[in-house]
Parts: sequence; C-alpha cells; structure tokens
Amino acid sequence: MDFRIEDISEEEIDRRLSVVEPLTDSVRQLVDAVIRSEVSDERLTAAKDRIDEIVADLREQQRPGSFGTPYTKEFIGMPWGNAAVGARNAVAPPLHVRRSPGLAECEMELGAAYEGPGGCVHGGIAALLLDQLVGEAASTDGLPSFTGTLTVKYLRPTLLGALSARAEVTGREGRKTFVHATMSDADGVTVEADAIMICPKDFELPTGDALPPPADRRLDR
Ligand SMILES: CCCCCCCCCCCCCCCC(=O)SCCNC(=O)CCNC(=O)[C@H](O)C(C)(C)COP(=O)(O)OP(=O)(O)OC[C@H]1O[C@@H](n2cnc3c(N)ncnc32)[C@H](O)[C@@H]1OP(=O)(O)O
Repeated sequence: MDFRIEDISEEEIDRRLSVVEPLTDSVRQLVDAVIRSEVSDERLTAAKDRIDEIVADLREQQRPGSFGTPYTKEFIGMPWGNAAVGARNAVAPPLHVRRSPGLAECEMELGAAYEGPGGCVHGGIAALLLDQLVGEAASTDGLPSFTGTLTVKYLRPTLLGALSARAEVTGREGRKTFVHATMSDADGVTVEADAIMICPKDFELPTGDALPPPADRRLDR
C-alpha cells in the first residue's frame, strides 16, 4: 500500500482541489458528451484531434504508476486517483461520503457513463460503489480494512439518475469487520451487499508529529 507522506497544509489541499476538481468535472462532462453526442463523424474526428492535443500536453509531466494515497502529517488522506471517490478521477462519479463511527453514506447522480442494461446502472458499478462505502464504514476508526468478501444482491434494476447509498458496521470479530450496505432510488433499496472487511495482519499505522486521535482523523478530502 502507498502511504507516502506529503507535508502540506489543509489550505494547500483546498487550493489543489480547487484546481483539479473543476478539471475532473470537465472530463466527466467530456465522457458524457462523447457517449451521447449526435454530431457528424467529421466533428467527432475533429474532437478526437483536439482531445489528443490536450492529452499530449498533460503527458509532458506525469507521475509514474498510479496516484496512490498520500497522507499529510495530520493524517488527511488524498485518494485522488481512487476509482469511486478520486478528485482527479473522472471515472469516479464521485461519491462524496459522509462518515460517522461505523457508518458511511452518500448521495450520487449516475449518468450515461455508468450504464449496464439500457437505462440502468451497471451491476459492476453498483458493486464498486458499495465496495468503497463498506471500506469507508469499516475504516471510520482510522484503521484501514481490505475487502475480503463482498456479496452483492441485486433486488431490482437500478435506474440511472439520483441515488443514495449507505453502509453500516454490523459486527467485529478480531481483525474482521462485518458491514451491510444498500443502494437505493426514490422507491427504496435496489441493491444490497454484505462485506467481510479485514485489517491486514501486519498493518501498522504510520506515525505523524501531530497525529490526532482516531475519532478526530479526517481520512480523506
Ligand atoms: C494510513 C491509514 C489509512 C486509514 C484508513 C483509510 C481508509 C479509507 C477508506 C478506504 C476505503 C477503500 C475501500 C476499497 C475497498 C477495496 O477495494 S480493498 C481491495 C480489494 N481487496 C483486496 O485486494 C484484498 C486482498 N486480500 C488480502 O490482502 C488479504 O487476503 C486480506 C484480506 C488482507 C486478509 O489477509 P490476512 O490478514 O493475512 O488474513 P488472515 O490472517 O489469513 O485471516 C484473518 C481472518 O480473516 C478471514 N479471512 C481472510 N481472508 C478472507 C476473505 N477473503 N474473506 C473473508 N474472510 C477472510 C480469515 O478466515 C481469518 O478469520 P479468523 O480465523 O480470524 O476468524
């Protein structure tokens, strides 16, 4: 796991987010526009050329590998490449997760980029988002948990649009945390999941000069 420390202030995090979040949102718009565009083939080809130019520009300076999850000394994580919540990741819806002890909740808007069956959310996307949420619920005490087993039950089709999701810890047993999660539309639960989350055997929390107690740690931005 990547736990590199980046010694920056919360103000600096906010400054960086104020730059990358609008960019990521524009890329999300681009993805949606490409999926649904009905302009001519010539205009699609011209769009490709313009996008290729932007890609070449961004490639001039690239981080090797993935983004990872850097932490500040105060233990604020920056999982900005994360597939479900990453501030720099246009693949992420993103989820803006609210956490309290043993609980993680969020609302989201899933559009054309998340389609599986026509007009409905892809089952793998629902599983991805619930996986993130069970991980966040299991980790509200500051210790990370990996998904050991995730069992997903699709109760009825989830239409694309406004949705909410919730994950709640239902029990703990040694390094194992049990979490129940649901995804819902306006008419109720469409998908439910049960997870066994496991804190890895040899995991040691990184230490920081000003490491706050677990309950006060902000796990990510
Ligand atoms: C800097 C700090 C950060 C702070 C906090 C930040 C958090 C901010 C939120 C992040 C949220 C991200 C959410 C994304 C969630 C993913 O996507 S995680 C990625 C997908 N999961 C993986 O890649 C996990 C891959 N597997 C592994 O790494 C290892 O198999 C595991 C799961 C860590 C377990 O390994 P281990 O510690 O060696 O486990 P082991 O000692 O064999 O077994 C311990 C217990 O667990 C049970 N067990 C083991 N494997 C399994 C399994 N697969 N299923 C069920 N039970 C199992 C065993 O039976 C045993 O039970 P008991 O005998 O104690 O009753």
